[in-house]
Amino acid sequence: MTKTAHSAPDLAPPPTLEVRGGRKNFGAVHALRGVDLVARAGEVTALVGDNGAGKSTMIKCVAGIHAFDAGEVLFEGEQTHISSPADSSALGIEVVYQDLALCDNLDIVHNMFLGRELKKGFRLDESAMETRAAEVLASLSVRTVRSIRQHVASLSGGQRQTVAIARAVLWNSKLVILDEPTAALGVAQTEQVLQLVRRLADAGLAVVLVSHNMNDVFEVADAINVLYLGQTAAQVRTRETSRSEVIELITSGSLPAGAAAAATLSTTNANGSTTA
Ligand SMILES: Nc1ncnc2c1ncn2[C@@H]1O[C@H](COP(=O)(O)OP(=O)(O)OP(=O)(O)O)[C@@H](O)[C@H]1O
Repeated sequence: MTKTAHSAPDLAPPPTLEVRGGRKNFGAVHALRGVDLVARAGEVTALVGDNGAGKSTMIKCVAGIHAFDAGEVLFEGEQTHISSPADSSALGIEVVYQDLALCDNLDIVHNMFLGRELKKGFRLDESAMETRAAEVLASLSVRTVRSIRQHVASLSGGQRQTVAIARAVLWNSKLVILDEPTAALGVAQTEQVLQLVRRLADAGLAVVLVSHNMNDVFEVADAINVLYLGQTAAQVRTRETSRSEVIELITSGSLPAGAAAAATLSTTNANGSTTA
């Protein structure tokens, strides 16, 4: 990972993460053809787009699983290059994937520290891990789990999602990316997870929420980034747009001339030209 100072001074703090013109090819497949993403501390940024629009590829590039072929990545205003998951973690980026990667046969504490266990000499430091896990769950106002020594196999879908999110924030992360966190959940559990997503942002983290669900997006996101065929169709403030406009952007990559969102923050059409 290399970092160089970014010159432009600004009164507002720089975004936690900024991707400019990210490109990624898989052989002849142009998965990303110029994507932008801005994720700010204290905000939830929804990343939306139709199947195949490039959302997973984008988050895998940010997570260091793939590397962008071209484009710029700035982290807290400094240009950086993420070429491995270790680079991404070192910056404070954590991704919660849909499969959650939890081990059913382990309890909540061991899942939260999976692969990064605290040790005292050659032994696991159970009490330090338990204390820290309890602190993180309490800081996120998680009251839905009965005991942190409960095996993950016995948890509901919402509780499992909660454990995976708590694990992501355990490591002083600055940016948490959530891939469809409510996809498999019922109404009540979806609500609990969305409240947790909001609390992450309210605690000062930058949160990127990948979602197909417009109810979730409009309930919890401050900003919406729409991908269309591997390009950024628009980056809009949620309060300045509507569901119908976002759905239009998702399905066609642009808005009809004169539509209100044309005046919103930095809208880029699918052909790559940008209007302020
Ligand atoms: N490893 C890969 N090899 C080849 N093509 C890939 C690879 N990963 C993704 N693609 C292609 O890149 C494009 C974007 O895919 P991606 O999975 O990023 O979209 P998505 O927006 O996450 O879709 P979905 O909502 O269905 O998950 C698609 O055309 C996909 O087939």
